[in-house]
Amino acid sequence: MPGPNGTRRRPPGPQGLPLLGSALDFRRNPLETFVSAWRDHGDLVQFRGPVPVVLVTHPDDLKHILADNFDNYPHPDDFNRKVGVSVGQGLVTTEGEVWRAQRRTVAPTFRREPLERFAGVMVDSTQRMLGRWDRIARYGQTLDARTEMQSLTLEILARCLFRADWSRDALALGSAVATQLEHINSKLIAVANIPEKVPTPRNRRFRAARKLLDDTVYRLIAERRAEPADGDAQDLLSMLMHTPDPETGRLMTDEQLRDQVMTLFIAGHETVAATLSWICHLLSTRPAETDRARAEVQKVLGGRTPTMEDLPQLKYLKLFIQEALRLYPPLWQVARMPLKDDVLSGYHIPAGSFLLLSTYITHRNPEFWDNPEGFDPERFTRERAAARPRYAYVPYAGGPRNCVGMAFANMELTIVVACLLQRFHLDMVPGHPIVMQPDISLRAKHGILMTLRPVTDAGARAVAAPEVTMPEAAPAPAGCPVERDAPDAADPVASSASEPEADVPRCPHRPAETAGSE
Ligand code: HEM
Repeated sequence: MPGPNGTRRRPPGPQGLPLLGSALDFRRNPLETFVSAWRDHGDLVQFRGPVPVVLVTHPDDLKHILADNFDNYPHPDDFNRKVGVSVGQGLVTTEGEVWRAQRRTVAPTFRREPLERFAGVMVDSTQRMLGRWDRIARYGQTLDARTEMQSLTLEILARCLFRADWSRDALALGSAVATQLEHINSKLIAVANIPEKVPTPRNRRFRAARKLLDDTVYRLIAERRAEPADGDAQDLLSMLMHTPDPETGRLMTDEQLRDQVMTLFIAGHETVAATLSWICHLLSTRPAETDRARAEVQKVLGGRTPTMEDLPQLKYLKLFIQEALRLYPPLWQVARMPLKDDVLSGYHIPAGSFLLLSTYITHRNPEFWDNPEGFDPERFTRERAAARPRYAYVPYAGGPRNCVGMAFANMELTIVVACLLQRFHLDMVPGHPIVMQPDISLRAKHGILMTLRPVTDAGARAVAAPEVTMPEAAPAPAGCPVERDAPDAADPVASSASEPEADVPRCPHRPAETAGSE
């Protein structure tokens, strides 16, 4: 398809090395490579190399790809194949009608009402972690927020998926899930693709981990099948098992259930863990905003643990979390590949182009965000959110294929952070380097080392909690096959954070602050 006025202009981009293009830069640090190319060339950048990549960052282009022209933009086959080795044919790795049918079946389970039953599990697991933290605080020891949050989110997800049965095999399964994630990550960035059947040490570890997970998940599926469908103690697995496709009435087979469970583990564990560990970093480095969030938690909860009913009252905490997700979107890039030629930002994009949509850069575009590197939760108040285009903020992507676990994630983030604020002040270990590592998710390369101080009632009440106005709910995007999957519409924490569309001029490519590290 020609561009405007019949042109077939290709996007600008760095020349790179002969044959290799920017491949070595990508291997060194893909995030820094993106940011520097965006500063030099603008919102749409073409990288040369063995796999030519187009970087997409402008909200208009994101809206076009994720929502308006959604059917033309599946995940690249290569992505689905590499991730599918672990998770099979689940929600993340399928396309077209197969994906649509799965989404219809899985999405209802992840709406607010069915999820309410898991609030207690989230509180309970968090309190158990904080009980351990009491001892760490008492002895003045150091903890790594990244590993703590990985264990916590894995436990919460496993308990929600399988009830208490997880504890039988927790240690071995936790490490098997970590091995799967590591394998997916290394496959996605590898230059050469060594098939899993080749017995390299990494492949052997991967296959052993996959077998352990398969055996366990299939055993749990068999146990659930033997229970009555309307049992009281429903977990996500039994909910998925008994939810028919609303169009065909079909239920999932064991293999489909296994793939869905593995997909949820991979998509729903590391993302929340990474966000929580960045939030711990912010709680220790942004005292004014942290004090305000803590004061609100004290005012709303008065020392009780949070319930579902409390969450909409934690308005400032919601803004705090939204701002954390802006600065540190765990899925900092999202891959797509057009089926047909298209035009983005006036440039010709041939079918089969490998597109990477960088939420990290979109969230720092100075055209939409004042002082983009600054931490300012009040950017998400109703008035300020209304002045931005909806697709300037996409931590959960957008359109029909947005994050199906968004409501679960927001609920978990709010509960964990509220409990944490009630009990501890976090202090960064002086001199510990905080460096972003752009793997499959955006992690802290050296972890986030902190010490703890217990909160005393007097200290917590010293700061008043001012009122916050929240954004209005936005309607679901056009063409969305799922009733309530507009970004944040399924958010149990408050009405919604979706911003209405605004007519904002194109970005003049003003430079942002450094991206690769802090
Ligand atoms: C802070 C936490 C989270 C963030 C920022 C996040 C972000 C995202 C993003 C950006 C996508 C779109 C990816 C793409 O199109 O390639 C996505 C998809 C998905 N997420 Fe999340 N996610 C989070 C937590 C969760 C949780 C807790 C679950 C489940 C328990 C989950 C399950 C999924 C699934 C299954 C998909 C695929 C949806 C589809 O293709 O229809 N996510 N997520």
